[in-house]
Amino acid sequence: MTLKKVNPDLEKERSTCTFNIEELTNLLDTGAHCTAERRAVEDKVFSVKELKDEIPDEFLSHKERYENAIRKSVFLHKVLQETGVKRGVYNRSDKSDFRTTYYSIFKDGSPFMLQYSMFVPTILGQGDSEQVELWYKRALNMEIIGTYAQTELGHGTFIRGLETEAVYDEKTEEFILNSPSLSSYKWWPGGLGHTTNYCIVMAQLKIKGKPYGMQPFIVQIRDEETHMPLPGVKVGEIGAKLAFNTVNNGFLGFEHVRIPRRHMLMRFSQVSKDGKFTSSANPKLAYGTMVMVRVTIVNSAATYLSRAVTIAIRYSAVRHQSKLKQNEPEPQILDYVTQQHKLFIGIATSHAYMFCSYWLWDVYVMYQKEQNVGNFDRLPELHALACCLKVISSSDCTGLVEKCRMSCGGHGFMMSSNLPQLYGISTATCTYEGENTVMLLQTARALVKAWELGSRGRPFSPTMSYFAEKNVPSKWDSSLEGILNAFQKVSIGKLSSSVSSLQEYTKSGLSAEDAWNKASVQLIGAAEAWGRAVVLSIYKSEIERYGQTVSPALKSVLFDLVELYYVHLTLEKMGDLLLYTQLSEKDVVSLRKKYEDLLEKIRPNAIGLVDAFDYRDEVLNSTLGSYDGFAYERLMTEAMKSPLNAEPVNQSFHKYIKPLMKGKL
Ligand SMILES: CCCCCCCCCCCCCCCCCCCCC/C=C/C(=O)SCCNC(=O)CCNC(=O)[C@H](O)C(C)(C)COP(=O)(O)OP(=O)(O)OC[C@H]1O[C@@H](n2cnc3c(N)ncnc32)[C@H](O)[C@@H]1OP(=O)(O)O
Ligand SMILES: Cc1cc2nc3c(=O)[nH]c(=O)nc-3n(C[C@H](O)[C@H](O)[C@H](O)COP(=O)(O)OP(=O)(O)OC[C@H]3O[C@@H](n4cnc5c(N)ncnc54)[C@H](O)[C@@H]3O)c2cc1C
Repeated sequence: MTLKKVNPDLEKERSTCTFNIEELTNLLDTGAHCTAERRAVEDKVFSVKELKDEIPDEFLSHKERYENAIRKSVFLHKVLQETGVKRGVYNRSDKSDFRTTYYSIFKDGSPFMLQYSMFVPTILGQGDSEQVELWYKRALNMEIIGTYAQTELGHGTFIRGLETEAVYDEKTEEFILNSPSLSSYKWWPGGLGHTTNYCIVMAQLKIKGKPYGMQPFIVQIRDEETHMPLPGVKVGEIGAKLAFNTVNNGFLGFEHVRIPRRHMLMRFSQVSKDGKFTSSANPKLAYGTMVMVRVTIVNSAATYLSRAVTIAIRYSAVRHQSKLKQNEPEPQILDYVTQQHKLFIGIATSHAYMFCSYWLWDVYVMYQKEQNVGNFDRLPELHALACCLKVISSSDCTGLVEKCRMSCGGHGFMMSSNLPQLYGISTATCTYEGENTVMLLQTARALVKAWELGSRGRPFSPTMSYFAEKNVPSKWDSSLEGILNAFQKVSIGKLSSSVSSLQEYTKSGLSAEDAWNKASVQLIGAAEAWGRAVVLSIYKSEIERYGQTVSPALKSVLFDLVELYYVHLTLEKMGDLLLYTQLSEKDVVSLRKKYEDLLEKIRPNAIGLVDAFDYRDEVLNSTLGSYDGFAYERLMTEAMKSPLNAEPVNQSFHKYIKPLMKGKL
């Protein structure tokens, strides 16, 4: 069978695009030079034959998958080192990075992930200059491979409840690490099982019997030559999971393991030789790596979604099913408006969180600069933003990734579509780095505090400044500005009513803690509403800013998506808006019409918009989403890779089925 170069359906779709795809790619990459650099890295990475899988991962055993992931991680590290890639995690001079390229080599994650994403960043963020000099170089050269070991069997969320101890022994100038119970065993760290030989251990510091809270320690757990666990170290893998099965998440226990005093990372808090503890300027600085990772999750969530929506929209353009009009051929499923409703919001949401992630990264960098000169004023706002945006980006994007999978019907259920794996790694972001409900409650804590201080005349931080506005009813306004104001009213309304409930509960005799718990469903609603107002505001202002520099054709499409995002959210959150604003049934009717018009307007650009994400086939790793659109041919080719198809009759027929058929079992 000779194939055309591109499925005619996709050819037709590409001919209707109204904007310059390359221009949008450059914008999403944060600059043409970033696109060029990313493509150069991809050219190099995807030309390495050792990084290709001969047998799909799904057909390997757990052990083989791990060994394959290690083999590829090593080759990939070498290639990235040769191409000079250090950014992405350590030296981000701009916002684009190579995570997506990196991830695409592993459908289910790399056992080195935590080395790059948390081990090295913790050394850089929590070590003093001498410690950074020593450990960073060793880690960069992969002389040591590490992870971030914080969560324990008994506690993940409640860090103050962690049990692993680091007791200072002044005589030997060492810390003694100990796991006093089963529940104190570290549980979850990526790569910990059989990959890493060092790790950052978050442990309760004790000096002369007195506790000094959680501190980070760098601990060797395996011999650098033999890789055998060191004496007193109990380490292994935690087993199969919903996703990340090649990440080698592990458990770890200590039986009185001694480490030198200087293995406590001492940028913020110090322990002197004679056991004197010097506290950091702010005890929450020890949680700094988590803040950084939460900030980066917003971008990860957006990229998981952009990959899923690229697959689903390309497939929807080549898939024909049912009839729209009886006398016409079966239409592309993308012509069904319900399909557009499922998918176009995925493009807009991905843009919204991508542009927000760039903005949030700038806020984070600015805060780091202030922190370096001892100014911690913005820490509560940064903490609230990192928590809340991590939550809504991860939950929205995961929900939409799953929607993409379902929108592909049965074929979306195939592992070879890569949609199930994308769902798996995406849904993990709702749990790791702070479980989402808990993170919303942290956000609410900051909001309630700001609200109470504000009512006593203290100024609000920039993302809360609208709290100061009087909540006077005004006529509904369906412009972008009007919708943004409406969502800010929802945010104010939910927060003020949560605060009133807290006050009523305490007045009725409940303790502050019980009142908080009783009102917590309202509180997470208020936190989410604030996050929504932030995202709406930042997405719009960033597109207004970029709109000044891009071509009119691109500007118009970018605003179609912003409008779609705004109107979609308005219709989704209609209940809240009816409660807190002047939205009427008539407004809803006209918004529905506007939404339907926007779907129609975006339709000719759907393929152009997903092409602009610029995911090579190797990155998408999907039978359904390839650039050429030959989904059925790829599904069949991949099916033929199943080991069961290597022989016409499986031996189990002779062993079991035939005896059953013959009544001889
Ligand atoms: C050379 C070649 C190089 C090659 C390079 C290759 C490049 C490319 C490769 C890249 C590939 C990598 C891909 C990476 C992808 C990313 C994958 C990431 C993987 C991550 C895996 C997951 C890891 C983890 O999950 S680690 C564990 C995370 N754990 C948590 O998040 C725990 C959650 N719990 C908490 O955070 C806390 O306990 C909390 C906040 C719930 C409560 O804490 P508390 O101590 O009890 O505090 P509380 O009393 O409630 O509040 C006190 C006070 O403090 C404030 N607070 C709390 N936290 C913070 C904070 N972090 N910062 C600031 N302030 C904080 C809180 O608000 C209170 O304030 P007040 O109200 O004022 O008192
Ligand atoms: C794929 C993956 C990778 C991970 N990698 C790492 C790693 O590399 N290093 C590491 O240290 N950890 C890692 N973790 C652990 C992760 O950080 C924790 O699982 C996460 O922080 C949630 O904590 P938990 O498991 O204790 O959940 P729990 O806190 O037990 O949550 C269970 C339920 O209790 C609720 N709950 C808990 N506390 C409260 C509260 N105060 N108020 C209201 N509800 C509450 C939660 O909302 C949730 O519904 C990883 C986890 C996953 C899934």
